[in-house]
Amino acid sequence: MSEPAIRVEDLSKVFRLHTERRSSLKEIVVRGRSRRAGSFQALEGVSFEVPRGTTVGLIGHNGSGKSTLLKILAGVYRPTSGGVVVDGRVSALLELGAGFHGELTGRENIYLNGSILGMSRREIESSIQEIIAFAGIGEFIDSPVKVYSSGMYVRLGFAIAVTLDPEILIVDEIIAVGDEEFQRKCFDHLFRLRNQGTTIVLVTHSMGLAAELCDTAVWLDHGHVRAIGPAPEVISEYLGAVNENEALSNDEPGMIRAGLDAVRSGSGEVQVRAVEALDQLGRPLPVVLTNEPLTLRVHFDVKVPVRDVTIGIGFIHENGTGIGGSNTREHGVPIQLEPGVGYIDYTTDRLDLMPANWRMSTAVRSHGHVYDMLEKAFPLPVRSSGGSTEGGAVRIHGRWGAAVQEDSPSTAPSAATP
Ligand SMILES: Nc1ncnc2c1ncn2[C@@H]1O[C@H](COP(=O)(O)OP(=O)(O)OP(=O)(O)O)[C@@H](O)[C@H]1O
Repeated sequence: MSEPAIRVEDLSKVFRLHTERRSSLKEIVVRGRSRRAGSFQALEGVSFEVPRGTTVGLIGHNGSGKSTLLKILAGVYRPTSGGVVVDGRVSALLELGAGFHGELTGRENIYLNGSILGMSRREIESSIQEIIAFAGIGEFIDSPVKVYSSGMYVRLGFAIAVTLDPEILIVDEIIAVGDEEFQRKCFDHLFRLRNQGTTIVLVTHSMGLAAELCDTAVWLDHGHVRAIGPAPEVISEYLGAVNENEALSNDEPGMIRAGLDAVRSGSGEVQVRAVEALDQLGRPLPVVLTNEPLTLRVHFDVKVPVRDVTIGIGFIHENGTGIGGSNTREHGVPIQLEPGVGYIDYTTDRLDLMPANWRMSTAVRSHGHVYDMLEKAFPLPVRSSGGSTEGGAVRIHGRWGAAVQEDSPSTAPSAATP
């Protein structure tokens, strides 16, 4: 078996936090006389290997040490203790603008980066048109990079990092800054490099991307490796812990109240008080999971008797698009209400909303008259228990048949697995 491309052994990183003197009275009042000097352990006892030609995803909560680890792999930071062996030509795309010289033009920065990677001028010249085309920033390529927008920085940085033929590519979440089309181009390129045998280490908060792209995942938790292994398994373990934490931080599990910014309209004889999320046994659901059974219990107050009432719920995706909804009239459920409090359940055996921070609207009406309307008022975070590779806002129902190969010549080489 070949030597691993990267070996990390018992790695630790401690940052020194320096005392900052406050000079103005305002600063002293706001922040205190000085910040205490101290240290912060960003990584502790981290060990793992990256076999050559594999793709590894670093996942974990904000501040868990992912970027610090990447910077150590890229040689930007030195470890406090432990060791890192990176065997191969490394190209890294770290934080915005890292590795660029602000006064130099994009074109000059390509030469600078190439020479840092140990390439000859001729080698760089043979790639430069490809880099410029990939970056797609037009005439800005001859402007100093200090005038670039963040998207332009990322475009040029990614183009340089992937085109200069790295053996090991290190990429921080940063490509998320680019626009949708550029992101797709980046991901396509990452796939191509992966299939060509480039070793890739990437940090991502997108579990879908990690599941799709990575062979293995390393889950960092407060600077320690919490789990390491095949990406789908580590991702679902990580998501399980994230969901559990979210559940624990909810002091009224399952109960969804209208946000403080909610705008209520209607004549008010009936008003929705809250929506409760329940599982199939009627127990409060602290975390709503896609693809799982869900009952939404709409609690309401009734002030006077009302007849022929229609109650409805609408679902709005976090991008603002109203995706769909349901109401009692369409389902032929007659509702007559007397003064007091009550509830009505809306149940689905399998929630088809994909993971996102959804919002719900509720409406209570009768023959066009609005008693109560709360638009986009109720937050409904939908989470996943695994990194799904299916995108979009809702699940589309359908079945796939088995793959059928027609006219396959017997002499054809067998298909390579990606
Ligand atoms: N130069 C530095 N000096 C002091 N502390 C630092 C420095 N760089 C990072 N840290 C701290 O180390 C911890 C890990 O940071 P790091 O950026 O590696 O986390 P991360 O997992 O990449 O987070 P995110 O997902 O938010 O990008 C954080 O608490 C951060 O504040």
